[in-house]
Amino acid sequence: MVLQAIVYARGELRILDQTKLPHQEQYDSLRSSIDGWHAIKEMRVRGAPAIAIVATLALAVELETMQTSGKLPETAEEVKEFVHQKLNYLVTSRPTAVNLADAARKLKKIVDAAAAEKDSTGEKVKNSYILAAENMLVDDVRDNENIGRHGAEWIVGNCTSSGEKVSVLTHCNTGSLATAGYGTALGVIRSLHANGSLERVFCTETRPYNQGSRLTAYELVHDNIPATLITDSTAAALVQKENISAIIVGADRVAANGDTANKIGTYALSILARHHGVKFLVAAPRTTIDLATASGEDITIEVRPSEEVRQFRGVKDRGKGDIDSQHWETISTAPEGIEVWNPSFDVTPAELIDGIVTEEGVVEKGHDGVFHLSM
Ligand SMILES: CSC[C@@H](O)[C@@H](O)C(=O)COP(=O)(O)O
Repeated sequence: MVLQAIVYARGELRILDQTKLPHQEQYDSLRSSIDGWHAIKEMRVRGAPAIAIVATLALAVELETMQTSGKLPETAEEVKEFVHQKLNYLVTSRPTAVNLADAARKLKKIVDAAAAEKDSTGEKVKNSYILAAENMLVDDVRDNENIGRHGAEWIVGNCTSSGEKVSVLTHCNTGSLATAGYGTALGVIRSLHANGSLERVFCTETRPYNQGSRLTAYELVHDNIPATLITDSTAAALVQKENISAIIVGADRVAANGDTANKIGTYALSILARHHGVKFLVAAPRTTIDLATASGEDITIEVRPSEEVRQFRGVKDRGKGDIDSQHWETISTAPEGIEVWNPSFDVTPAELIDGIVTEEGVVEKGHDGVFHLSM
């Protein structure tokens, strides 16, 4: 069965609550942009593409509900203003990933055009928004499948000799849970596995939020992909001892020069890859490339609460029965008085990246040693 983290039908949106994985598979209904904002802020949904899709679809559900309950304004101008205001609000949920800001910009243009049409009405503007948001959901899965194909071909062509199977290392969660489906870096790994080219994937635990141990490991077990979980601090020893062909990660924002913001720990992995002559790939849809941001220095890095580092959350008495809220426990692992610095992302300089995999292919640096990214 395909893992579906976002379940959408016109007027209805449900998300798999990722804070409860891998122990509980609980879907939450999102009925409004406020619900969407909270789901993102609380990390019930996370991952750059999934954040954009859930936020924009939550607003689509709100608009549809307004229509059915007779609360949708009649004039095109009022609905346009409402959509702008809600999109501006949704974009404040998390600052680093660019996909939501990019989607909001595109959707504003669409509702502006719909509102400017002769005979436009509030309902027509609403419909233009909903259709465009629904298309983004469909496009993301298709783009991820293409990212997977291009990335897998590049790895087989550039990191192996005589068709041997590859082992790769990945970080954080970039799979079906982080996107509309299939995944970016994890999409490449899915594609390697589907082609019979994957020996094994190693995934990092990804402290402090454990996207690797809780979410990536869950997806890999779900799909029966040969996989081994390691702690973050095991990565260097792994690359030193095992035959790792490539390290492949996702991205929250790729600046115009190729500098890439991604989950904290990505930069360390890129240095590790360079030291050992292992290829380092970033996989992301073109919506993650932000040409308006010149370099990594201009990317805002989200700093998350200190509790995520001082505490650990899990279930006790896993047993065989169903897990409910009573099984969850938060354990303190550090003294109360300690100060914490918990940046959620870091920036990998373009210099350390060998290729950026998008739905259109793999971009490598030119002869001048720099990435030439365009839209
Ligand atoms: C396809 S997801 C790409 C990135 O968003 C992913 O690598 C990542 O860093 C996610 O961070 P998160 O804090 O879990 O939202």
